[in-house]
Amino acid sequence: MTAAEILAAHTREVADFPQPGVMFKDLTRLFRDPDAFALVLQDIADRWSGTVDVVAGIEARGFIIGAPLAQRMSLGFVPIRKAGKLPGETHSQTYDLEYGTATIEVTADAFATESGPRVLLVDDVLATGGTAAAACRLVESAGAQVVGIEVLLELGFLAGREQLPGREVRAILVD
Ligand SMILES: O=P(O)(O)OC[C@H]1O[C@H](OP(=O)(O)OP(=O)(O)O)[C@H](O)[C@@H]1O
Ligand SMILES: Nc1ncnc2[nH]cnc12
Repeated sequence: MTAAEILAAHTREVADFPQPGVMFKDLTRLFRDPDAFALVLQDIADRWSGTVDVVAGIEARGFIIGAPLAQRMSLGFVPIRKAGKLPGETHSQTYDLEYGTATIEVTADAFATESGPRVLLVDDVLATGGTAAAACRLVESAGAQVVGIEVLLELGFLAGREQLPGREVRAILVD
């Protein structure tokens, strides 16, 4: 089975969650299947290997994918957190997503160990693209360079890619 087939087989759709009108894509069945999850992580690692210096994941579901991916690629992991969770000096960005508004932050010196490191941004779902676009602005405000955005699932009908012009966006599965 391909990574896309595995992902499709492990996706559960939940209507009207977290609010009426949203068809929520629940990927927890993938995370609880170790062989399926490992195959998907390896697919991502193979795609970006040698082209990035660090993996950044967006709270919360981007952490589930980003941290084990970074380990698999022998790279460091930087958490992009929801507002108020990181101590010390931070950069922040506020944005709209499919079902609300949020602010994300990153530690000001998160990318300070190298000059302009190449960052792979990781999340589970690309919906309207608000989250990913804000994360790109955030990482670049902290002095790093976003070379790619990897998501497991892209909701094509929400046209999130249009918020990411010129960006290398890869989705394992487009719905
Ligand atoms: O493309 P967008 O419309 O911006 O939506 C995508 C974002 O929405 C979800 O996160 P959510 O904010 O629900 O947080 P969670 O990971 O903490 O559940 C998902 O994990 C993405 O980060
Ligand atoms: N429909 C959806 N399913 C899962 N995560 C999402 N994040 C934003 N929209 C989503």
